[in-house]
Amino acid sequence: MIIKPGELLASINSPADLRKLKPEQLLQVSQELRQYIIDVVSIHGGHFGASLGVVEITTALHYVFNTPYDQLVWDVGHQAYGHKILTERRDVFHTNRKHGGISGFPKRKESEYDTFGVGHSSTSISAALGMAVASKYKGEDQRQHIAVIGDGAMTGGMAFEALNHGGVANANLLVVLNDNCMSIDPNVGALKEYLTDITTSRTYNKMRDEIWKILGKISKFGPDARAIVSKIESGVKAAILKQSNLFEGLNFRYFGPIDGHDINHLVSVMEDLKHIPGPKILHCLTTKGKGFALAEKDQTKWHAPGLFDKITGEIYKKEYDTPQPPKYQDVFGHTMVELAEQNPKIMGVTPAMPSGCSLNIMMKAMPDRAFDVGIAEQHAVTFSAGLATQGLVPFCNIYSTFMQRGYDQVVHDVCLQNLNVVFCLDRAGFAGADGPTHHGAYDIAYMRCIPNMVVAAPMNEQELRNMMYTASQEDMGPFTIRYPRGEGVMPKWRTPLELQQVGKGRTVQEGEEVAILTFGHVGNYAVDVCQKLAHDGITPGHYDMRYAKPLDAELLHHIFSKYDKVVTVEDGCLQGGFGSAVLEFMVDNGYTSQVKRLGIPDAIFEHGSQLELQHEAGFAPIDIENTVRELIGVAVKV
Ligand SMILES: Cc1ncc(C[n+]2csc(CCOP(=O)(O)OP(=O)(O)O)c2C)c(N)n1
Ligand SMILES: CC(=O)[C@@H](O)[C@H](O)COP(=O)(O)O
Ligand SMILES: [Mg+2]
Repeated sequence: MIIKPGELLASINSPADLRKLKPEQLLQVSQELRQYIIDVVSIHGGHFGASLGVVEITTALHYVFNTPYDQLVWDVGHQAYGHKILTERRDVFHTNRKHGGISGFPKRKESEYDTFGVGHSSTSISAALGMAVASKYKGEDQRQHIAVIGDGAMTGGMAFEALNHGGVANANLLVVLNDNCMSIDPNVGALKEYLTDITTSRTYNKMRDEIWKILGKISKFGPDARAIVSKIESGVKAAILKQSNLFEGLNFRYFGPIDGHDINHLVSVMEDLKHIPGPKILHCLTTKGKGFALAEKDQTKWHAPGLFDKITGEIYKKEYDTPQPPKYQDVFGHTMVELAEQNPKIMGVTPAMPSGCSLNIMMKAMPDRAFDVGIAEQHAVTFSAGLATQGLVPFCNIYSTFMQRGYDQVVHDVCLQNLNVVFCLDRAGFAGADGPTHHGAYDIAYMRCIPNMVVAAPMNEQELRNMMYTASQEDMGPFTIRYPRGEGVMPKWRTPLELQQVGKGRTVQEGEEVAILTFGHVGNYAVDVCQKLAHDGITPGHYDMRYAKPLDAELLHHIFSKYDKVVTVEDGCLQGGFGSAVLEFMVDNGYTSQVKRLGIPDAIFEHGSQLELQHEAGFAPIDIENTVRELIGVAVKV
């Protein structure tokens, strides 16, 4: 279906077109931009509330600043849909996040307006500062550099590292703080409270009122009195703010808070800011989901709602006649509560993904034992380490891709001290539509190489529960459990909790000629493949290895003694991953089987459905089947 933009929006292909309009036309542009986002996202999916919330900020920025010469950096980038539409991508916006389509995040190779590739949070100020310092070095004094960062992203440590540097770098940097009091879930922490506090700005407002009272009294001394007192006020403001405003204290000039939906005011303030050199911050108050009532009301649900009816607001859900398997994240969430009810030492930690990883179930049931610590992966890991030093057993749930942020903390704070922290890495493997910034490709490799770390992956819900139970036992040390985005395979998943032997795999079926060794959920692909191959009289063995570290040496000796053809399958990078571990075992033990490793090769995979990407990488079911056929010299299927 072709979605038509409004009349004015249809005439804007690039910001240059936008800048030809009169200021009084910008309200209409914003309205049409908002409507276009609603129209397209309702049919094609994607992030929703965040982009609606910055429609006016986006329009004003491209109107006032000379993009792409002036450099605009978005934080995370899930709110940049309006930016994409205004910057030459309106007519391909319906391909957003689809295989072969445009990316859901700003991406340098997609557009010159996308100055910096994003997806992970809290990078914008650092990147924009780097650009600003480069401009200064090159003598481009008039060039503007703008970072747009949300209040959630501002909770990330990197943002503060950048402010710390930006305050003394003497570079031309504007930070637009888009404060909607929301992360994906409600924003948390003292910074959030601080932002609310300066929004009400009691100290400054009180002082200003006092001054104007004095002004009233001394105005009889002549017409210049007002100007003089106004000057005094600026001085007092600077002094007060320096002491009471965090950003002023870091040498950023602070402006605001202003209404981030008042397009005309935004334009006039930004025009002024263009002429103020040095580091400055514009604090804008916005509403996530602005202009779509349901999204304003339930902002977490409408962060990325899936497809929906834009008139009724009904979010489409697939209907099934039979009970369906749960999402792995929900098995995690419910099992946490179950384990914590039995074991008072268990705690839950998430850096800003309570609804994404389902720790919100435990946060609701046991609020004093489960924590959302903000977008702060490094802190989440070391905070968990601290809990573990006191004999508690923290389960620190971090999406595989975001765990990359906390890697040094895993090595230095957890593994070197052999602390009992359980890392549950959700969204391991291909993330799907979010694309390369979000694929959980590297965790098997980066966790496997750290001494003391156990690396496990469940093939189904029961295994996830048992691994969590096993990992929670006394003195287990660092323990990683990785599982993918989406559903498992067991509609009846509330199985009794059983201890596993760490490092022990499971024989799914013995076979002949070829052995398929799987790690995690992709084992289910192998089950289907084996069933299909059986129709053609081909009977590979299948082993659900469960642990990439420690490996099941006994089982591997059996496999390499029996089969001279081995296929390994993992939803993770081939360099240093599970297949590499199996190869190491083979070589170290003098076996010489032919090994074919399937997984994510050494390349960047873009966005698409998980299955599309797995096929592109060569480990979808059909690829596993054909690998077995090739190995035994039987015709492959196309
Ligand atoms: C390092 C990292 N951790 C977690 C996320 C997941 N994430 C994406 S958007 C988001 C909330 C961002 O909040 P904010 O910056 O305030 O933007 P808003 O959605 O409110 O506009 C989170 C937690 C991420 N992208 N990067
Ligand atoms: C923008 C961002 O980082 C998150 O919104 C992410 O897209 C969430 O992914 P899930 O939908 O898998 O929770
Ligand atoms: Mg926010």
